[in-house]
Amino acid sequence: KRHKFWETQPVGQYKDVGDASLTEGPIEPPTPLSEVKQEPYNLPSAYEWTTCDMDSSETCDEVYVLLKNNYVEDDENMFRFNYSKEFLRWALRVPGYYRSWHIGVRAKTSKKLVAFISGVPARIRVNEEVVKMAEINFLCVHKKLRSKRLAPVMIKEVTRRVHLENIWQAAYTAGVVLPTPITTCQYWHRSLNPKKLIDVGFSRLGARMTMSRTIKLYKLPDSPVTPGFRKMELRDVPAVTRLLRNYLSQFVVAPDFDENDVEHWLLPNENVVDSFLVESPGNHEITDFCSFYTLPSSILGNQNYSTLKAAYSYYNVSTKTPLTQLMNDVLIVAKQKDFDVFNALDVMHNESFLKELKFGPGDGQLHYYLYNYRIRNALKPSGLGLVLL
Ligand SMILES: COc1cccc(CC(=N)NC(=O)c2cccnc2OC2CCNCC2)c1
Repeated sequence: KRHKFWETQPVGQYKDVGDASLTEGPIEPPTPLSEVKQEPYNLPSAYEWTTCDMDSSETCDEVYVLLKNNYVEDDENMFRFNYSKEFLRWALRVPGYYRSWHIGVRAKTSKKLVAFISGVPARIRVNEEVVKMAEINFLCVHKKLRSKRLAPVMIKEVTRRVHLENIWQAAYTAGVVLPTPITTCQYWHRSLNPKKLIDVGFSRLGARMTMSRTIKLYKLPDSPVTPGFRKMELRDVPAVTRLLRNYLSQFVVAPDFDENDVEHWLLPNENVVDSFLVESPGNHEITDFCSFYTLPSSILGNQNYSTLKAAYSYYNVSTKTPLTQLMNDVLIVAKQKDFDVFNALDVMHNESFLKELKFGPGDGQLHYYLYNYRIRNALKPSGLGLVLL
C-alpha cells in the first residue's frame, strides 16, 4: 500500500532494509532552531489548533471523551480503548513534559474537540546511545472527520513542536504497518474471568470444553505464593531503579529510567499502574519486580457488560524468583483486583512464561517505530525493552 505521507518523512524506507552501508543513528541531522517553522501548520479552514492543558479538569475530560468515543478499536470493532482521566494525566504529565506537545484540534464554530495527538519527552537508549526522544501517542481523529487527511498535518505539527525543543527523534507504536517497523510484536491474553470474556465475545469456548471446565482451567490461588512479595513503596525507588536499569541494559532498545522516572512511571497509582517487588525476608534485598497498567476497554454492543477490565504487562524483572512464578503472582493479584484479562506483548523475556501461564495469542500485532533514527540490525521482540501505553 502506498504511504503518500510516510514516504516524505525521515523514517526507514522499505528500499533501505538490508542496506549494510547505512549506519545506525539519525537519518537526518538536526535543523538549526532558527530554521524550524515558527508558526503552526495550516489546518482546513473550519478547524483550529488548541493546546490541551491536562491540569484543567474540563480539558482533561474533553480529551477523555474524544478518546472514549473515537480511539483505537480491535480488528472486529467489538472493543474500544477507554483510557481513564487519571491514566491520561499520568501518561501526559511526565517528568519534564511540555504542555505544547498536548495538541488538540477544535471546530472553529462549535469549539468542539475533534482531534488530538500527544508527545512526552523520554530518554531512550538504542544500543549504547541514549537519545532524547518524544514518545508519540493518542493520535485520534473523530470518526466523522476521517480521511480528511488531518492525521498527516497533526503528525507534522507535533514534529514541529518537538523540533522547537531541540529534540529530533521519536518513538511510537501502531497496529498498522507503516515504513518501517523496528520490530513487530504479537500480543497475548491470559483469561482471568473466562465466563465474562466468552459472554462478550473476547474469547471463545475451546473445542470439547464446557464453561465449568474452562473456569476451572483458568482458576488461580487466592494470594501470591512468593515469600516477600509486596506492593512497591516510595522508599523502594532507589533499589527498583538499580534493579530495572541493570535488567533493561540487556535489550537493544529500552528506556533510560532514573529515580525520578521510576517514581513517576512505576510507583503504584490507583487504577493506573500497579507494581510489586520481592524483598528477601532474610536480608531485605529487593530481588524481583513486576508491574502492570490499567487500560479498560468499552464493550461495543453487549447487553450485559459495558466495560472490559484489562491489565497490561509493564516492566518485570526477575533475578531470583523464576519469571514464571513472579508473573503467576501478578496474575493472582490482577484476579484479586477483579481484572477480566491480563495482556502482554512478546517483548523482553515475556515469551518464556506466556504458554506455561495459559496466555492465548491475540489476533493482532503491535508494530514499534522510531522516527529519524536508523537501527543497524533488525530487532526481534525479545530485544525490545520498551513498553508504550
Ligand atoms: C480489548 O480491547 C481492545 C481495544 C482496542 C484494541 C485492541 C487490540 C489492540 N490493538 N491491542 C493492543 O494494541 C495491545 C495488546 C497487548 C498489549 N498492548 C497493546 O497495546 C497497548 C500499547 C500500544 N497502545 C495501546 C495499548 C483491544
